[in-house]
Amino acid sequence: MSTQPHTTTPQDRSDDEEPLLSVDDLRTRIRTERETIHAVDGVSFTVNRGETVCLVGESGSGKSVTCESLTGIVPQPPAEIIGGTVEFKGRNLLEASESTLRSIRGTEIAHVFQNPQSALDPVYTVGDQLVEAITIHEEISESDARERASELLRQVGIPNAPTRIDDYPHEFSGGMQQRVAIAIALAADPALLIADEPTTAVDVTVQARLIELLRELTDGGMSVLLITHDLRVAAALADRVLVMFGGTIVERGPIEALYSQPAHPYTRSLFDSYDGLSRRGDRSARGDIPTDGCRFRDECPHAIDACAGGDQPPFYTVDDRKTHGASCLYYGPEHDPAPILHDDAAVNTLIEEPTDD
Ligand SMILES: Nc1ncnc2c1ncn2[C@@H]1O[C@H](COP(=O)(O)OP(=O)(O)OP(=O)(O)O)[C@@H](O)[C@H]1O
Ligand code: NI
Repeated sequence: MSTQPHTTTPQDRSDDEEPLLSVDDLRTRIRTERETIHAVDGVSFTVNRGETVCLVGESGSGKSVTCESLTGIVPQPPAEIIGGTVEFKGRNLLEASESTLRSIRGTEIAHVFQNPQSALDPVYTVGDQLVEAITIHEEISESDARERASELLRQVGIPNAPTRIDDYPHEFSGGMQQRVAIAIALAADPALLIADEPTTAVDVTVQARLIELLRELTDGGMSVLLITHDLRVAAALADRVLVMFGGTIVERGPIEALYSQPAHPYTRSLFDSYDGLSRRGDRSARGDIPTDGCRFRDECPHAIDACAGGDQPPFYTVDDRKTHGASCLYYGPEHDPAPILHDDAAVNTLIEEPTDD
């Protein structure tokens, strides 16, 4: 591949590795009585083995619908996946049957949600639920499965795991319920964990512990696709970051590059408005987002006529770093990004000092 400046970067991965997940031009629309929402409008990205990729962006940008489209859990209707490919271990999930998808969801791709209750059945003990999740993919005796269930609970940091295994979900606190939900997700030893705001519904101390847990898990070699509002959570966990706006990815790159030099004007505004809390941007307070060209142009202080119309701008390399790309004409051959980059944004402080490792 060319490493010339100003060339597009059609693939955001190194050339020597086959990605675990490869999403190309994914499009999901949502029909409501009033309108058709272009929730995911041409999204492409990859997740490599052992890698943690974070999807960031304001509320309503399409993060959840993107992730829920991958394994078909997005409710259809009102949603409809109208195009693209989702290649996982060499097969296109968008063409897979519902029963195939169901078995992939139980074993190879696990989901964790903001609200752990959605993953827990109130009428069964957590041990029963873990044993069920374990035996889905493994021929294993009941007693061995219970042994492994207790080991999983210990692994996610539940104290007194061997006794707590017989408790019901409501006997755990919210943070502990999320740990149990993560344990269930891990039970089948999935290749990919998709976690949608897993640390949002809990208080700050619990959040820090869950981040620690997720970090341990990602260090263990599992691939993770993590949705978060919180730029600090992304900084703590991500190898690579995808920034979403208006159903499109507007910038992507390794965490260090993207955080030290956010390139797309939307990314810069996202970082500028970050207030240290995982606050939700209020999209509904603003106008409609365009559905062609650069979706951010109406709010962009640097927008030019060429930003309107057609497909979203191609990904151009930022600073000749092949893996850091911005979908913004200013990074193309005919423009100079200097005015954007000179807009000051206090962003470096978001990278956390490494604590223990
Ligand atoms: N079931 C639904 N019915 C109608 N519109 C929906 C539905 N689900 C999602 N949408 C719309 O699709 C768009 C993308 O939503 P999505 O949930 O993916 O955003 P998000 O980036 O995950 O936001 P948040 O950070 O608030 O979770 C939004 O405009 C949202 O209102
Ligand atoms: Ni969401």
